[in-house]
Amino acid sequence: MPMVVLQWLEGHHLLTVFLSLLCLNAVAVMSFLHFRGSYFLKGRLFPLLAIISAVYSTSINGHIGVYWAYPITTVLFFLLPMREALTSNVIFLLLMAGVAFITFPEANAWRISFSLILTCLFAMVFARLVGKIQRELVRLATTDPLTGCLNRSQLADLLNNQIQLRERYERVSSLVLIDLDFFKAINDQWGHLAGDKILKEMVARIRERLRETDQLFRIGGEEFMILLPETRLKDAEHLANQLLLTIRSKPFFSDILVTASFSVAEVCRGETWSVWLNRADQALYEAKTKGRNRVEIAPKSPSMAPMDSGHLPTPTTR
Ligand SMILES: Nc1nc2c(ncn2[C@@H]2O[C@H](COP(=O)(O)OP(=O)(O)OP(=O)(O)O)[C@@H](O)[C@H]2O)c(=O)[nH]1
Repeated sequence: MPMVVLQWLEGHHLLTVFLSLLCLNAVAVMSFLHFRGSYFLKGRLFPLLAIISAVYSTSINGHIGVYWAYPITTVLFFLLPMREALTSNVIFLLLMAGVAFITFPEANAWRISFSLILTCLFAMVFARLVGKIQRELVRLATTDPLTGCLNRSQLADLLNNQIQLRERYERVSSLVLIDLDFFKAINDQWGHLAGDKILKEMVARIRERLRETDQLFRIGGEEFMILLPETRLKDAEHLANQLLLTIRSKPFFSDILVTASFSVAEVCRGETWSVWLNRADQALYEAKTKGRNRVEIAPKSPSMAPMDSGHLPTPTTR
């Protein structure tokens, strides 16, 4: 904003307009982010105005305009997707080089162009590194390091998504809980490392049977959950029975026979994710108490309307 006043006082009215638009855009971005949580131009107006202002300022103010080119070339990589940032930077650097050769002695124009290219390259490498580290952090925070399954961090959100689909569009999904039987005894007999290997191999066997859209979570030491979107109870039960066979039919390395208990629960209208998961948990407990190595179906809670009851859904406002 001080620049707006300064340029106005110096009689650079067109530049004053560009800088004023930059300020207004900043206010719009902050307001949208504060009140709506997103900005419809997704950071695109700022680079455009900044590029125009810096190029025009260089052409009328000389080296004073050049000073702004360095932060702009850097910030483009943090505001725009990589391809757009690169394209905008190429256009920006070409414009700046053109203006520099018209405005400054040739030696200085070369210096400005090369230093801008170097700044752009460093900013690109830095932005890529930051992006890579960010992706890795997200991966570490959301997956289990031993098995590569999702951990509990996103469990509530992903179950809630399925509940929303159930409530709004009558889309039905199911979940399967899996708990290895007598895993403590396996650890005691064969050692913890063998236990770890069994967990990994079991996950590999489960994954072979899953669809791309299914999500496998490790929700406890030897307890896993599979979220099956668009899957009815009957189909989820069929899958659970197949997984039961997959685990128990072939011994794990060194001839270790392992069995697992399963429970299956289809989401009911009106229930929360924790009630849904709790029903599955109760059924898993049943499977354990009835002798393990079996699949137990979670009964629909009496207050919840089942999907196949023939009733029309009541629209909800959630
Ligand atoms: N190797 C290994 N063992 C684990 C891991 N996480 C938990 N465990 C073990 O899993 C065992 C679970 O024991 P329990 O909860 O008694 O269950 P269980 O022996 O399978 O008995 P049931 O579930 O009743 O059939 C414990 O011994 C834990 O130490 C892990 O990451 N690796």
